[in-house]
Amino acid sequence: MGSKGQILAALDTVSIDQAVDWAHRLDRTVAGVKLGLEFFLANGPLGYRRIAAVGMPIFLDLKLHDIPNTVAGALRAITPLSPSIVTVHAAGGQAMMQAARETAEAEAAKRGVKRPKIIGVTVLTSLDDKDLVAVGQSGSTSDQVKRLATLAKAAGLDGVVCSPHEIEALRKELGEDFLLVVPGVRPEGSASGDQKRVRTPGDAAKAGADYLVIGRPITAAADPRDAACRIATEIDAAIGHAPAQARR
Ligand SMILES: O=C(O)c1cc(=O)[nH]c(=O)n1[C@@H]1O[C@H](COP(=O)(O)O)[C@@H](O)[C@H]1O
Repeated sequence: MGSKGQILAALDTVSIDQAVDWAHRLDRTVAGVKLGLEFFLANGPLGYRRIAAVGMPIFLDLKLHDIPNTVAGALRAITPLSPSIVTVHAAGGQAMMQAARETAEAEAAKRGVKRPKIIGVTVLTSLDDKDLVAVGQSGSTSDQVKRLATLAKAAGLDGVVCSPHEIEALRKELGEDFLLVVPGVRPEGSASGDQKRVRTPGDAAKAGADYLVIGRPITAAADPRDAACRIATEIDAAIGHAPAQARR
């Protein structure tokens, strides 16, 4: 996967047929697809392989959050699937994140597959400052995102998931090579739903996101491919790139 501001389409469904259909429609329009808890819990590695057969990079978003030994075991289980990106919760702590990174490295070498990039989920984009207070955390979402992202970098992770609101600050603080994967992206006029910290695709790309994770604005559209193309055009206009299709 490559240049900044590209789309990872979240295929949030329990249906393998639906996910395969979306993946075929979106092939060559997006940088990759994301399979998350809904799809993976329903369909497991078998379902994963059906989507992988379409040939696009896969972001396996399981948001692992457990003791280091258990997370290491989970990484041993999923690294052979060869996902491009895997998520762990940064709030699981430095030892857990280190265990994830080291296990992925060791397992990938043992299996002769490419190591997945391990990224830390900071503060979910469905949460705002008030929600953090309610779960006993003082300080703002932006402070907490910065704290967790700094910890993720110290643990050797490849990057983090953050909202579009924190991109500029994290870029400045953590550098150009630290991956910023950004959900909470809504084209002008589309419903936010449960997302609270949102910006448009153009604004998120311009701010310096590496990847934009976009689900419902694409998958709930009458024509998902057309919706993804429109978003790609908006991103390209914002960052001054050639259209995504022309880059492939
Ligand atoms: O890790 C993620 O991908 C993630 C983190 C986060 O803080 N917020 C968030 O929305 N996501 C995922 O990004 C996708 C966003 O989907 P839509 O809200 O439909 O665009 C979902 O699959 C979420 O699971």
